[in-house]
Amino acid sequence: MHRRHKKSGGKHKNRNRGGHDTAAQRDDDEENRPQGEEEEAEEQGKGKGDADAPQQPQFQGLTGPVEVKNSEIMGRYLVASRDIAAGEWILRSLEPLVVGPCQGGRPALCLACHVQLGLPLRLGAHCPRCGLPLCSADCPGPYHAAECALLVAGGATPLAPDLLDVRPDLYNAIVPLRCLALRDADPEKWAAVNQMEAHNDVRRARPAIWQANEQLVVEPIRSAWRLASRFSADEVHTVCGVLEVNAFEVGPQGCSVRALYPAAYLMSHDCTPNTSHADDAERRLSVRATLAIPKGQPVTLSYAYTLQGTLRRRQHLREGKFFDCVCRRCSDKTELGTFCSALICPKCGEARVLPTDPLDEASAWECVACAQYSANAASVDLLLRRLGDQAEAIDANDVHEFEAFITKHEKLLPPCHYLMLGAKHSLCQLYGKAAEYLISDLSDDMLRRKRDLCQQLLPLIDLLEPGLSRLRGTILYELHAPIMVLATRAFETRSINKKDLQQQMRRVAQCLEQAAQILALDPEDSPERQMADAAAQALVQVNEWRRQIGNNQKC
Ligand SMILES: C[S@@+](CC[C@H](N)C(=O)[O-])C[C@H]1O[C@@H](n2cnc3c(N)ncnc32)[C@H](O)[C@@H]1O
Repeated sequence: MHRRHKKSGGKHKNRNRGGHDTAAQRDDDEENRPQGEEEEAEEQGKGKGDADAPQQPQFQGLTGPVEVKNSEIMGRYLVASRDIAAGEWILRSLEPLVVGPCQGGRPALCLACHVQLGLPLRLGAHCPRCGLPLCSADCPGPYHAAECALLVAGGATPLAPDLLDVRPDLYNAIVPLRCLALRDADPEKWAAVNQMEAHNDVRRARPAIWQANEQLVVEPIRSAWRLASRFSADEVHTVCGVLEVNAFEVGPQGCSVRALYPAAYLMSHDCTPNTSHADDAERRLSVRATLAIPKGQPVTLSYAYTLQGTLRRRQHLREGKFFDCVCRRCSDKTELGTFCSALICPKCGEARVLPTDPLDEASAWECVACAQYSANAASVDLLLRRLGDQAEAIDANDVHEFEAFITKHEKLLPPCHYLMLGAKHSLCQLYGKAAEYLISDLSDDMLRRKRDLCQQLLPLIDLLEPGLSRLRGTILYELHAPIMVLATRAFETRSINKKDLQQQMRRVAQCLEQAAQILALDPEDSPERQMADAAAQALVQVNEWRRQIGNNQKC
């Protein structure tokens, strides 16, 4: 699974947050420059006649080939300050401002080192000072000290040792508390957090969000943990907003950790992003270009899953990031020619049932092939929710269930549908890795299935996450193995000749070379980097075989 970015940034005034379009995104640079510079100067404390005032760096961590622009619609965003090459680092090893468990995160984590804890928590260890769960009472992990000091100072400690077991919802309050602790403990970091957008006005008008935060964060911090005299309800709500809009999901898969970073939060969203980001073992974040970015163009990332359809992505962005995306992909009913939201028409059988206006969630869906079929928006939404829930419920390691999902819905969803792509993406990794599906155990049919899944995904990924994207790198890596094993098996049984074998091995080498190139850009301790190392080693071996079978031409 590629990671979802959660986040947003900075305190801007009078900003129209109704949406943006890519033209506006570019044009407003010129129109708004004077205003942007004024705002920026104000935020730095510059331009107020105090020449001796210490000049804060405007944005911490902003050292790469980027600069900040302002737009009426998007607020601040990053653009390339010079031409940036694909693969080039844009932001490097940014230290997190704050790190901690995800909202509603599962499983439970040690609050000092973030290792996963078994459940129930009452079997585990607890901090001897405040009572919150740790993996061992003296865990030396760096993350817990700040909230521990606050809780002890508040006087509500030690908490009942099974508190988070009884009320796991209190995990929601940990990162907000860590943010609030910065106010006194680290004013520089606190200033950086305070630069970030919280969208309080929009969030206050949405009772589901505001009340949930009131109950899960404001009340525990101010009442249960007796910190009402230290932090106002507004302050707590603001850090909740900052986290909702700006936090990145980080850590190894399944670890449920989120973090705020300086500078990186300024990247605007695009459903076809031109960067990729990754964090290392210390949760430092780096951002690199996946495509060449010409000087002056926005440097973007996707706040949503790219393997989701427009309807779902836009809902996620509206509900969680508080804007209406009108990017190139969202505005195009075919989603850049991928047709990844299209449904199969029950009248003509073509996969051409599309929203009449993809930017209007209430617009009807119609078959653009036969014009004989239409469905109302609500029924399509319901159908996609139902099928999406079924896909979500599949055990992540269950090959059979993913295959069954694809077979069950193939009359409704075309092979390119995003729900099919999600299932295929899981399958192309599981064949060759899951128990009972190790690569050497796979039948030729299964190997062909893995190969075909990868080959179906790649052209679509080239449109949705083009360039040196991690998704592309991992699929290329997955693709090399079935081609290689099928070719060697076929050569051994003399079903193919030497020339065919050479051709297949050339393809294998190409996949490995590209996969290694892309994945080597990830941090040293990441699974992707391990995959890159494996690809590089395999490439040496494959090139040696190619030399032995008489083709030493480099791919
Ligand atoms: C992580 S922040 C990005 C930095 C933010 N613009 C700022 O000035 O602090 C995310 C917020 O930026 C705005 N934004 C980002 N990308 C956008 C886009 N493509 N269209 C409209 N607004 C966008 C939205 O207000 C969103 O909630």
